[in-house]
Amino acid sequence: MQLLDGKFASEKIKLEIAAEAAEFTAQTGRKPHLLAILVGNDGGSETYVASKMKNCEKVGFESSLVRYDTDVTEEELIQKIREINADAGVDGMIVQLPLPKHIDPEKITDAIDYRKDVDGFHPVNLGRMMRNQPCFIPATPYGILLMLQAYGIDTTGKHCVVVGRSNIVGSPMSILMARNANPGNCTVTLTHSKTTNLKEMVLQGDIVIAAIGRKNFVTADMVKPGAIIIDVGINRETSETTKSGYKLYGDVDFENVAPLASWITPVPGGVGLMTIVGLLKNTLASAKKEIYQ
Ligand SMILES: Nc1nc2c(c(=O)[nH]1)N[C@@H](CN(C=O)c1ccc(C(=O)N[C@@H](CCC(=O)O)C(=O)O)cc1)CN2
Repeated sequence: MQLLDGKFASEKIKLEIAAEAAEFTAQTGRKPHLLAILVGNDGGSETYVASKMKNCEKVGFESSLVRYDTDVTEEELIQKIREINADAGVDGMIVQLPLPKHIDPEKITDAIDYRKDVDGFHPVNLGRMMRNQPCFIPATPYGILLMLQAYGIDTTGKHCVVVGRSNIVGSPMSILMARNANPGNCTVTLTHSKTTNLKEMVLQGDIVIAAIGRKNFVTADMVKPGAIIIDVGINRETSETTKSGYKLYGDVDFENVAPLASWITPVPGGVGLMTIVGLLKNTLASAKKEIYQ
């Protein structure tokens, strides 16, 4: 078994991003700028947004954070998004998910100018991705492609089983792994919690991408020997034995699956770190107007 190390791959790509950002700044006199909107104080969201801001600084981007209390209305948020859409000094905008129940995440995503939608969640970006046109690819699927690329893994002709059909990971991932590219060129099966013969399906996977949001959901009896295992899970549980006060678990039972796998991502230290890289790459592409003029 070999580890797909998110720390190693992300640090390597961030050096490349930093070099490109420095060149952009030298030419334009400004830094690529990412703005994040955070509603409430969910522990996970606080951590991820803080990490996004810190990584922006590391690679020479400007970053801004706009915070709201949990009782902010949908209208107030949309009004703010419209202001940011019109701000030429902001290249990329994200609204950290999840949002409180009274706010419809699709209305919020739809309000973001697709040319600043560096999370790649806007229907225009998702539609363009379907057509294999230039677009912002959702940050986590993009990070997974970059991870496979960083390790030189050829996915052509393999059977990829995606577990989970969310709009931000499972569904776009299934499209990306099927398209005519490498990584890609796979036969893809998209499974989910209502798939009746899930174990048999996952057993067929040369590549398994677990994104169902359930701790240790993929067990050793579901995995074909030699499979490549990508674990997108970030299940947080409180813990009295860790300094942070929580422990992270993936969607894969790492201890028992790892000995069977050819390659596997750990949690933490795997896909999460690559998600941030996907976001940084989209923000840089936006600043450089590589996708939209
Ligand atoms: N607007 C968005 N919201 C959410 C997204 C997203 O892509 N856009 N994805 C997830 C959370 N997420 C990014 O926002 C994210 C998750 C995990 C990590 C990460 O670095 N994980 C570390 C561990 C960090 C820890 O100690 O908790 C790791 O896996 O090593 C970064 C980003 C939902 N919301």
